[in-house]
Amino acid sequence: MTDSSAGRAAVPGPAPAVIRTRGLTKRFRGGQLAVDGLDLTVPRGSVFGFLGPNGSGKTTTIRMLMGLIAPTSGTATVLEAPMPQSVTAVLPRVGALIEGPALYGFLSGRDNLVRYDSADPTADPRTRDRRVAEALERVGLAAAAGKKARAYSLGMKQRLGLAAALLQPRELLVLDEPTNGLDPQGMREIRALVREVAADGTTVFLSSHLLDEIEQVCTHAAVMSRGRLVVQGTVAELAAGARGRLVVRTPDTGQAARVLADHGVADLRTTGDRVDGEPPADGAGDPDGQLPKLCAALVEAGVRVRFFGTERGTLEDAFVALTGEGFDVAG
Ligand SMILES: Nc1ncnc2c1ncn2[C@@H]1O[C@H](COP(=O)(O)OP(=O)(O)OP(=O)(O)O)[C@@H](O)[C@H]1O
Repeated sequence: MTDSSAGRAAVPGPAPAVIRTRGLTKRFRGGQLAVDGLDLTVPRGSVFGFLGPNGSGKTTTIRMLMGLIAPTSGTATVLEAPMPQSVTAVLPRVGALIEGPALYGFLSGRDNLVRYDSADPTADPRTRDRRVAEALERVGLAAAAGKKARAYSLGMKQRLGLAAALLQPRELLVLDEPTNGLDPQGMREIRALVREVAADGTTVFLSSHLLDEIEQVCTHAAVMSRGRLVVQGTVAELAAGARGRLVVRTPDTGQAARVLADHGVADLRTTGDRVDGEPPADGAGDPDGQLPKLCAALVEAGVRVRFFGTERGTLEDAFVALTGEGFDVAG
């Protein structure tokens, strides 16, 4: 038998980062420290959620990444080129939708895209009509292309903005709060589009203050709080970091809570026939390790156990645990 791996690199290198910042900091005149020492790494091919409450520094970071404002200190590279120094080389490779699209209400959706395309010196005018038609098709606006943009709903305007960002094939798409202000249907449409764009191989970096949005569309996320990065990683890792809670359903809630407290369960809460709390980790640090013992202790004490189990932590639990802040989940 021959070794089929002979001659190949044994260890693949890490996937190159599409966005990387080191110590990125922005202090506005007047003293406001909007972004404070940010170290962000966005892997190629990810759908990266940039999450944080209003005012946590997301837009300021995006504006620095796109070369719209200069950092006070620290560095940012986008597509492996330093920003803002490489802005003219980098921006044609990036589609961006920041703070809502700039549209002319008196022009049709199609003519708005023609204007965007004409403003791009790298776009060949001979193939313009085809590019515009394809972009309209892609965001589901082909049928409404002749309507004036002022007659568009907010969701349609946002989709037109995305069409403008996608006139050219892009390596990176940057979206600042792309579903802000949209109704649930509009939000679903934008999320579906983000998934399609990502499936085509474009890295997507999107900011949001909606946790469920991040859980639904993102592979990776970073959490910001008051200008600082709290945590970053895959969405699965972040959610796993939130410890599951032990849940017991029983008519004997008082007795159950006493037994659980005696066995080290912390933060006990009782609601109706439900008692929940944080189980103690076993000697090996496994939070599930003590569960059989706890269940046995309840039964032994005569508690009528109707349900015993743990609830998986969500990204929201992780966020609250990390920052001590609540979250505007409904938007
Ligand atoms: N041009 C500016 N001059 C002074 N302070 C600013 C400026 N722009 C933003 N800030 C402040 O910097 C902080 C971060 O704002 P930023 O807009 O980056 O947050 P955000 O997370 O994007 O929030 P939002 O979702 O509300 O846009 C806020 O306290 C804001 O008031």
